[in-house]
Amino acid sequence: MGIITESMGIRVGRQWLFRGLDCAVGPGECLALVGPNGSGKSSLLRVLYGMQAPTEGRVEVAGQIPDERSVAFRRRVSVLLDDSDVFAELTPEQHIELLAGSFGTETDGARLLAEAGLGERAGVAAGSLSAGQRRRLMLLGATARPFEVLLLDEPERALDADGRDWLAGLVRRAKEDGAAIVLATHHQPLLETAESVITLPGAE
Ligand SMILES: Nc1ncnc2c1ncn2[C@@H]1O[C@H](COP(=O)(O)OP(=O)(O)OP(=O)(O)O)[C@@H](O)[C@H]1O
Repeated sequence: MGIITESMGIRVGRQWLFRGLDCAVGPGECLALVGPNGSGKSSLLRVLYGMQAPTEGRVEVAGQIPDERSVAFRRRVSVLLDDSDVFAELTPEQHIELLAGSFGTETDGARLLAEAGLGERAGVAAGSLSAGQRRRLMLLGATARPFEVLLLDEPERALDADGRDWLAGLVRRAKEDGAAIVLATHHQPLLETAESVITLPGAE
C-alpha cells in the first residue's frame, strides 16, 4: 500500500517550502529526502505521519489519510522524528518488553540489544545513556515492532561509524520485510539504499 502524494505542497507563513510534490513509495521501496537545512524535510515527514495537514494536495499513507491520533494508523506506521525521545526512567530492556507487549510479538530483546551495541547498558535507565546510545535505542523502538511504513528523520544523527553500519542494516532488513520507507538523510550509504531521491530546493 505504501505512500502516495499528489500535487502536495506545504506553506509556512507566506513561504511555500515546496509545491507539486508527486511521489509513490511501494512496499519494499525506500525514498530518501535531501535538501538544505530548513527546506522542509521534517515538515514533509510530519505530514506523512499526520501531525499536520498539507497546505494543498493529497496524501495517503498505509491506505488512509495520515492521522497520528488514530491507533490503527500508528500500528501500521512507525516513526523516528526529530522530537522523538526515549522514556528516561525505563531501561533499554524495559523499552523492548513494552514494545513486545503492546504489539503482542515475540521479541528476542537480548539479541536485538546486543546487535544495537546496547548489551552492556541494557539494564540502566535510558536517561543516563549517551546521545548515540539513546539514538540506537530509539531506532530499536522504531524497528523492533511490526510496521508497513517507516518514517525516519536523519536517523544517523549522533551515531558513530559502527552505529551507522548497524542502521543501514536495519533499513535494508525493513525493505526486505516489505516496508515502504521514507527517510531524510545526509548519510551516503543510506542514500544508496533508496530507489528514489527527492531534493527539496530550500529558499531561492
Ligand atoms: N511550526 C512551525 N512554525 C513556523 N515555522 C515552521 C514550523 N515548522 C517548520 N517551520 C519552518 O519551516 C521550514 C522548514 O523546516 P523543516 O524543519 O521542515 O526543515 P528541514 O529540511 O527538516 O531542516 P533541517 O535540515 O534543519 O532539519 C523552516 O524554515 C522552519 O523554520
